[in-house]
Amino acid sequence: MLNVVLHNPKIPPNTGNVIRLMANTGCHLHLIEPLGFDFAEKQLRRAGLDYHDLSTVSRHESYATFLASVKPQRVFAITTKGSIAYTEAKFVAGDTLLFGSETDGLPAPVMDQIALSERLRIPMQASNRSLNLSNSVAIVVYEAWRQLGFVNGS
Ligand SMILES: C[S@@+](CC[C@H](N)C(=O)[O-])C[C@H]1O[C@@H](n2cnc3c(N)ncnc32)[C@H](O)[C@@H]1O
Repeated sequence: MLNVVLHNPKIPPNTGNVIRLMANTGCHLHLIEPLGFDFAEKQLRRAGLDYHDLSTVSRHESYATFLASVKPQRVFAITTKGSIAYTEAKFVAGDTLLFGSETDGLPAPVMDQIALSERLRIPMQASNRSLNLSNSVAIVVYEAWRQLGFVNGS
């Protein structure tokens, strides 16, 4: 199984898209608070989700509490500031993919904990600043899951 972490996501439809992606790819989603929304049933319904979809979602007070409770074996930061293309990484089951917020990306104290060799970038045209968060998650999750052979329960 792959772990996906969204750090302080702010826009409900992005997180809704990612929750649906997790259900389809068998990944576990970790949301690092504060979130820019709450998990009210009405908001979930608007995003086309129901409580069943939330079986793959955990919430954590902070990145530190996520690390303490999950004890991830390896964390890749997916960041516009990475120098290595995500296609160069050799993903294994149990890897964690960490994404920043729509407005701020990943904060320096979190980035400082990730080795340069584990900061991955999705190539873009030179004049562009960033991709949409949920598109970024889909791109990297599908590459990682492809490398794992699209196994059920990866
Ligand atoms: C809208 S972007 C945030 C933009 C923010 N100003 C930054 O530069 O990080 C939201 C998240 O999507 C991911 N992302 C977007 N474009 C990316 C890219 N080209 N390479 C890697 N990650 C990307 C990152 O995790 C980023 O924190």
